[in-house]
Amino acid sequence: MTPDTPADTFSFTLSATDGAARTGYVSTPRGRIRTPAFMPVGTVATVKGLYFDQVRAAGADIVLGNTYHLMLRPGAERVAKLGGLHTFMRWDGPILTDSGGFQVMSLSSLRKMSEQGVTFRSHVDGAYHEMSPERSVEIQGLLGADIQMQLDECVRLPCTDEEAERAMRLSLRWAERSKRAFETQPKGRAIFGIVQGGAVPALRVESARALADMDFPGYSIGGLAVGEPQEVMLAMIETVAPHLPTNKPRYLMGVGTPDDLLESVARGIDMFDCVMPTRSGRHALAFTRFGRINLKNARHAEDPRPLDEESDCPALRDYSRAYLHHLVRCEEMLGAMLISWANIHYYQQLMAGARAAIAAGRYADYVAQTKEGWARGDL
Ligand SMILES: CCNc1nc2cc3[nH]c(NC)nc3cc2c(=O)[nH]1
Repeated sequence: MTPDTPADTFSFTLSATDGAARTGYVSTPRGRIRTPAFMPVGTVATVKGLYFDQVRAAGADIVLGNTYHLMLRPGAERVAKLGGLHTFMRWDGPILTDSGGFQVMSLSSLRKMSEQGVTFRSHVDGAYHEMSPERSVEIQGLLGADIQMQLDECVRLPCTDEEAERAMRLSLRWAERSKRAFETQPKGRAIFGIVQGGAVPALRVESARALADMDFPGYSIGGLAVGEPQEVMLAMIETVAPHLPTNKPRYLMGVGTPDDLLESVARGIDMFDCVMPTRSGRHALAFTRFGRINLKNARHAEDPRPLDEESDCPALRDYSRAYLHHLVRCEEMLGAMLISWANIHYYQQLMAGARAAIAAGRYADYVAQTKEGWARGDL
């Protein structure tokens, strides 16, 4: 807890801007989140392959939990009975939970979507579940999330304009219901509205303005990183950002590669989450200052150099590429653990560098130098 944050408030402070890029911090009862921020994904109450002290040491201020997974296993009521998600997984910083809608649509079977909500069968045991805006907020409250998400409907791209409009308007009605249901929660917690509208600028603007009128404490941009080219994603951010309040955080869901992060920060995004660093770690792909390194590749078999000898992360600095290659070839757990750790650290230091560069008014140079490092390669 930082001394000057009152115990029960949620707020956002902008410290500096550089063009459309912003740096600042979100204050929560469980501490500050420095922005731009990357949130490691802790799907089923674990950032896969890492201890939470490694997550914290890497520089993460907040982690994400997935409502869909946790409601199925171990169950929201059970987590509440065990003291809530912070106690359960021993992470005392802020936690953001999603509302489950996106994963219901991508993971469960036999789904039925209606105005009321979505009914679906668990991919774990086939049991039927009902997810409404009210139930989603109730679950996130039981988990004890500091930042919660409205229930929304995310359409895959490409989709018809009619489909994008239908889902966007449903999501607006669910935004109202989610926000109303959230009012019973303890002070200091926040709920974010989610901007939808597919790749249709007019729908995106209508969604952003309608949510801004509802006065949410923060805003997510949804419906992106769902198969569209990067330029479409960036164009939608440019379309939406001017219609969101500058004094509230903006969270781009499910993004992304290091390049996606830098380009999105340049367009006014403050928060990100993505499975990329940990999922890639399990597939032997390391993100470094020199670009991507695939440690499955035999050319690393006798390379005694670490991934990055100048890093302060042991996974990047202390282990040879030859050793990492060996672990990957033998399909040893430690290979996935070390590369995931390296990637989480790399994403955090990428954001730390962005925060410093924006504060110094040299963000464009930071992006150019970072990309040169990726291109120069040391692979
Ligand atoms: C909070 C749940 N709602 C919700 N989650 C999302 C998660 C995403 N993850 C990705 N790419 C990996 N795009 C997303 C869009 C949404 C979205 O539009 N909505």
